Amino acid sequence: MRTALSIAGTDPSGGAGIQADLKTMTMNGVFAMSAITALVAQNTTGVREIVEMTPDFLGQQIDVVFEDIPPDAVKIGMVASCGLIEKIAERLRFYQARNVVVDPVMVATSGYRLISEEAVDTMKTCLLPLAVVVTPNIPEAEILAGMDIHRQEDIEAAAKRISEAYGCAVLLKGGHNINDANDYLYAGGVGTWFYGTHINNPNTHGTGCTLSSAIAANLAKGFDLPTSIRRSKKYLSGALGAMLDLGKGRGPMQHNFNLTGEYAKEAE
Ligand SMILES: Nc1ncnc2c1ncn2[C@@H]1O[C@H](COP(=O)(O)OP(=O)(O)OP(=O)(O)O)[C@@H](O)[C@H]1O
Ligand SMILES: Cc1ncc(COP(=O)(O)O)c(N)n1
Repeated sequence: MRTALSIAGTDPSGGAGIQADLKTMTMNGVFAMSAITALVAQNTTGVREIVEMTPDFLGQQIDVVFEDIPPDAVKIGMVASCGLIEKIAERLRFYQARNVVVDPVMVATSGYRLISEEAVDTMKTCLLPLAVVVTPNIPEAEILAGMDIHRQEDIEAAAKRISEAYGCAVLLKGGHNINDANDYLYAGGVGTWFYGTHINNPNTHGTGCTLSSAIAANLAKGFDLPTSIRRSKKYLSGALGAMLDLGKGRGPMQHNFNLTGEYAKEAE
């Protein structure tokens, strides 16, 4: 069985972070493992408090996984501070980790900041060059590219700029756009739009975590990047389209939705 590791923060209410990653990887047919960067007291209404792991203990979590069950792909989510980012980069370089997907988590949907300002620079210089693909949403891409994004041309320019600066493919997610679910991939000098149908469901807590974990799982299974993205967008539409309605805020998605057609065959 193929394997994937999520390095991210937690969500006790199960919608985002490590919890979403493990559900997504499992449902996408790989063996899911985790290394926790921070314990986050959060639910569908927002983030209450964060307790960060020490870099040394995070390094030990990564070591025990790689020494025993080397992952076929690694997804990196919330990493709040420079020391943790540097530790991840150092360990992943040491193990020559493959299929690294970086979701540059900066601010929760609720508005709570999940990364320090200094750490954004460390993320740019240490983590992005290790990624096969980085998956910013529009506000994150504005910070990584150092430009405002208003129109489709801005999305294309920002993805190209980030890709060229850090030598990784960039999937710029349009979920924050008003009425579509179109994402733009810039990889190896070529730009491609991935079109999606906007699902009218306000319960989008953890969409970014889910998409990046599904991409990592599909890369682990040997699909190429564009195929992994297409399959992951389909998975996300299924999870969002199941219309689960839990919690008092922006609720989580349903991962054990009915898998149909090609996906069901693959997930067996
Ligand atoms: N309402 C929706 N209907 C269909 N697809 C959506 C919807 N909202 C987001 N998506 C898709 O979900 C994926 C994640 O995009 P989004 O921009 O929401 O990420 P994000 O902001 O990082 O997520 P998060 O809320 O976890 O921070 C993208 O593929 C996007 O197109
Ligand atoms: C541990 C962790 N990682 C990522 C997110 C972003 O997800 P969202 O923007 O949907 O709140 C989060 N809230 N918590």
